[in-house]
Amino acid sequence: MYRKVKNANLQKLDTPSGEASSSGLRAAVPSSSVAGEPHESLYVLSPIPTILRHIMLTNSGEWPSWLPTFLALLSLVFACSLYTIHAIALVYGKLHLWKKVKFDRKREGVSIIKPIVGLDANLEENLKCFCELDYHQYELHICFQKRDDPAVPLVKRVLANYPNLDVKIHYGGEKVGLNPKINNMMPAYRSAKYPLIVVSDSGIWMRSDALMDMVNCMQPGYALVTQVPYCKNRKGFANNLEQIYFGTSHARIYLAGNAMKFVCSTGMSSMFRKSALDECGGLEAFGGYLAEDYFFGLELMNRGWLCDVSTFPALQNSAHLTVDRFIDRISRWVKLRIAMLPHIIIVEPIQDCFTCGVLASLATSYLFGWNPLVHFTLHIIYWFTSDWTLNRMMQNGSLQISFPEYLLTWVVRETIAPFIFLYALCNQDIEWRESRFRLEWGGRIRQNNGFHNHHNHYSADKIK
Ligand SMILES: CCCCCCCC/C=C\CCCCCCCC(=O)N[C@@H](CO)[C@H](O)/C=C/CCCCCCCCCCCCC
Ligand SMILES: O=c1ccn([C@@H]2O[C@H](COP(=O)(O)OP(=O)(O)O[C@H]3OC[C@@H](O)[C@H](O)[C@H]3O)[C@@H](O)[C@H]2O)c(=O)[nH]1
Repeated sequence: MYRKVKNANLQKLDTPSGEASSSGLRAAVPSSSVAGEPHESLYVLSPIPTILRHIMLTNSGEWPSWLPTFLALLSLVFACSLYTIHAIALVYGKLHLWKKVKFDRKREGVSIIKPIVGLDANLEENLKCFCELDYHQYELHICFQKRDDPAVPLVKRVLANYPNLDVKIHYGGEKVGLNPKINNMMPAYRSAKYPLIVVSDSGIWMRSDALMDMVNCMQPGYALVTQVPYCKNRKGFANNLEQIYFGTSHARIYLAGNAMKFVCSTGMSSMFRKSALDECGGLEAFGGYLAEDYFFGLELMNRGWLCDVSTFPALQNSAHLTVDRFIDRISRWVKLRIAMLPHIIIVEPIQDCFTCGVLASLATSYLFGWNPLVHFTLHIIYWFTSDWTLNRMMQNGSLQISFPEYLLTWVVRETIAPFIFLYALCNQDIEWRESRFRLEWGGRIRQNNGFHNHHNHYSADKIK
């Protein structure tokens, strides 16, 4: 008694007319056009594999002849988009990075928030440069999660050398959510006295004119200025690997994404207009997300605020980097991105040099009969040349390692990239410093275990 719907990917559901079903996916097919059927027929959508089979397979159950052509075209369009992204990043980088800083002593004051967890051999050097910034009006807020953090004595010793600096140390944070960095920064955010806020991670080193540079980018209508993540020169293979990752693959997407107004804000060195962030509910509104930096950008853009990239990159300078730590951090970021933007799971593994090269050369071989080895070789030459150029642009000059050493490290980085992605997929747990998390789809934190909260007893030391 039910109407058969040809090619509709619907399955029959034996439910009388008008009766509610608990199934979420259903479609009501009007039966009025079929003589002699008094019921309104209800159908449930089949699972996705059935739909795919219906769409893809011919009546005789074979793959349709157009499918390989379609996939080859798709791969080619994807590869060409990535070739274009290289070019956009290079042009945007050339126009935007490393501008000479113009000093304007009338600009507003800046409150710098520096969350610190644990001692790092480069912390002294990193902290000192924030005490010597060439800016006419700023305050520094140092935030420790624990009063007995091993870095406390060092920080106090360094700050004692700057008696005229406006600085405050906060301990214990304030629990507003599950993101420990947000919790740690909350007391500083609440007591910040200037209209511009800078969040600066403990591993960041800054040139003395870099703060003025960020302020210059904060024009009317803008609420967020980020520094493109890069690395200060440090010796050793792991450091070279990290510098090449941030100077090539990461910089490419970051610069092209910002040029095309995509949200890809990274918060390790970022400046906010406090009034705009307060409009979004303040820092605490983002305490439920682990990738708070991305959601800052998203929320501000949704409210019509503009975001810019400052002309100096963020110079990461934490000590003791190892290849394992590099892989753990990058795979943690992969997990953040997949949770926030699940569709990225399809493009991320094929947007690296070798995977994209294989796809592109198979595609042109199939479509135009080109020699895949020749295309693959040209692909590598184009990719490497633009990576090398972009990396030098990020560095603003010669790289610290020789060309052969660079080439070798670049090959290693590109080869391990898809494996880091797979490694990230293998374990959903996210470990970050002293905490472990799981994320829900959309990016909200679901607390897993081992999260020790030290944020109940806030106190502050005023040094001055
Ligand atoms: C046909 C076009 C293909 C476009 C391919 C783009 C694929 C993007 C794949 C990988 C993303 C690379 C990583 C970007 C940097 C993100 C670093 C990061 O994870 N940082 C986190 C920690 O600080 C942070 O929480 C997350 C920030 C935002 C992540 C959003 C990434 C999406 C970027 C999409 C930009 C597309 C640019 C297209 C330009 C035309
Ligand atoms: O539990 C924590 C973890 C980290 N932090 C602080 O957060 C900053 C960044 O920490 P790490 O260097 O370990 O981590 P990442 O460089 O990977 O962070 C990056 O990814 C996650 C984002 O939320 C950050 O904004 C971004 O900088 C540091 O200053 C650290 O002291 C805390 O205050 N509490």
